[in-house]
Amino acid sequence: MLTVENLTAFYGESQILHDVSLAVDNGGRVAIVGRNGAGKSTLFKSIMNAGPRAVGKILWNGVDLGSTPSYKRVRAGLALVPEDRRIFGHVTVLENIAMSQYGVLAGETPLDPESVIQRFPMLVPLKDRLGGQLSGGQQQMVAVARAIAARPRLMMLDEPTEGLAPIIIEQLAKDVVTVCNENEAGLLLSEQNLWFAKQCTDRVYVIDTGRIVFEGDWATLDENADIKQRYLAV
Ligand SMILES: Nc1ncnc2c1ncn2[C@@H]1O[C@H](COP(=O)(O)OP(=O)(O)OP(=O)(O)O)[C@@H](O)[C@H]1O
Repeated sequence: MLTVENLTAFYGESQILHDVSLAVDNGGRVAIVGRNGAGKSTLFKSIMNAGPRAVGKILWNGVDLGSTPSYKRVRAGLALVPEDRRIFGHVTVLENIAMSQYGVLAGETPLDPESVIQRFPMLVPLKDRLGGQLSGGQQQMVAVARAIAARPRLMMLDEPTEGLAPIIIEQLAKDVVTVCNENEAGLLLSEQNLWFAKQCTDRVYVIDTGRIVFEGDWATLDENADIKQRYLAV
């Protein structure tokens, strides 16, 4: 279980997150939604100790991660797919997925890249193509496949639908839910696309200017027109 308690985060002197608290149960699927610049990426990077200066508690299965470096957080079962995906352009799709061996949960072996590819129908005909020759949507699929191949206990996806066509977004929603279920991985998803977030998760936090302004299930958010209008309308 991931528990974030009273997290504040800074870039230099600028405070970006203010007293953020949230929880994701083992195998739970939770969304963080909010506008551009609300602090979603800063939150994810803080959870991974990958950039911002964070103050507060981040507990993973009850253990305070303190100053644990990013690579050890990965090996403890946390996987972040960042907004820019970080696909290796000069190696193939299959080789990109095989890189998961470097981030595998301690004591486990990674999933076989060939079998992971079968879970992502769009990638099957592309497995020998170079990463640099993929579309944005295809790269996003590879990034998710690479993350899940490392057998994380919690997969964190930072705005995976950004720039993707509606048909790809639909396919990605199906694939994300399937692979999380099959691998008993939890999901922490940052999104601006409410439709996608709703397909993939059960609970939702709304973040605005670095503060959590709503937490609950989707039905409760849907009943709350004021919150939606104030913090999520574009
Ligand atoms: N490296 C950085 N140095 C200084 N300020 C930063 C840095 N990265 C982000 N910020 C600022 O932190 C704030 C939150 O940005 P963040 O990227 O966390 O938001 P976000 O919700 O992920 O937005 P988006 O949906 O646009 O990606 C913004 O005001 C942004 O300008």
